[in-house]
Amino acid sequence: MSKVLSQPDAHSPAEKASEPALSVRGLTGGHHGLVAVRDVTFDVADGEVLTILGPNGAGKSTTLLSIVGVLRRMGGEVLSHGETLGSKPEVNARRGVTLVPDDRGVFHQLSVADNLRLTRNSADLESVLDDFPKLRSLWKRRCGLLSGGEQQMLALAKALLQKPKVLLVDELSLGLAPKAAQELMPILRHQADERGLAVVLVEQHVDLALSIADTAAVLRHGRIELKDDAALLREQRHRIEDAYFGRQGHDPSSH
Ligand SMILES: Nc1ncnc2c1ncn2[C@@H]1O[C@H](COP(=O)(O)OP(=O)(O)OP(=O)(O)O)[C@@H](O)[C@H]1O
Repeated sequence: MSKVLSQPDAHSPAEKASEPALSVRGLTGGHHGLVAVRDVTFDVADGEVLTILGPNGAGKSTTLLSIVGVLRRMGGEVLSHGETLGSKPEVNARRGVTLVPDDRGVFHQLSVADNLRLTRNSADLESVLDDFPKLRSLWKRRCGLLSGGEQQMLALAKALLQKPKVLLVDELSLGLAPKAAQELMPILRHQADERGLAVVLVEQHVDLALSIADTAAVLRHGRIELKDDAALLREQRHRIEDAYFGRQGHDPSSH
């Protein structure tokens, strides 16, 4: 019997690992048949933090919801490490792509402990709590009684318990005092650096987002107006403002 030589697998684990953690290609999405984001394309590598900025109504949340499948995509595709993501958020979460929505997705009637116990655990609870020591002291408190910052900690802890490879966070700083947002933001950076987590952070707080991001994109009228290195954009803040207002001078070809 002739020996069958195995062909190199185009999707071998090693090659998949070299694919972007998240690849969004030509994404078009919206609400009730109305397009809100069009032809959105970007990649996020393992360990990279991308922040998506932009004016109110630009389509930032719609982009995140379309990536995970909460909103049905109207066009384009989304891949994680080379594997196409389908339209079921719970399946995508099991495959490592998890969204922290802007309403935080926590159960207000339940205690901190029960919120965490209800989460499908694949990570060690103790190690996740090490990042949020305050949650230990709030263990039995009903979630509805927590402050905004404490709820956001709980939302992040719940998401990290699922051991995601890609974490999408919709407005971490929403409703938080600046100090609370400043305390939470570095946790995302830490997860990216230590665990190789790929992060997509939608933010209104531009300076805070740029302080932890590797890359920043500005979405305007549902399109990526600008995308560049975050450190560079920290020094060239005017380019972000130009992109917010659709003024000439930015470089949309850089994405
Ligand atoms: N449930 C919905 N039904 C209909 N239209 C919606 C719905 N949610 C959002 N939209 C519209 O889709 C567009 C994009 O909204 P989206 O919430 O994605 O923007 P955003 O950039 O996240 O805004 P913000 O910064 O204010 O949260 C807006 O024109 C908005 O009015």
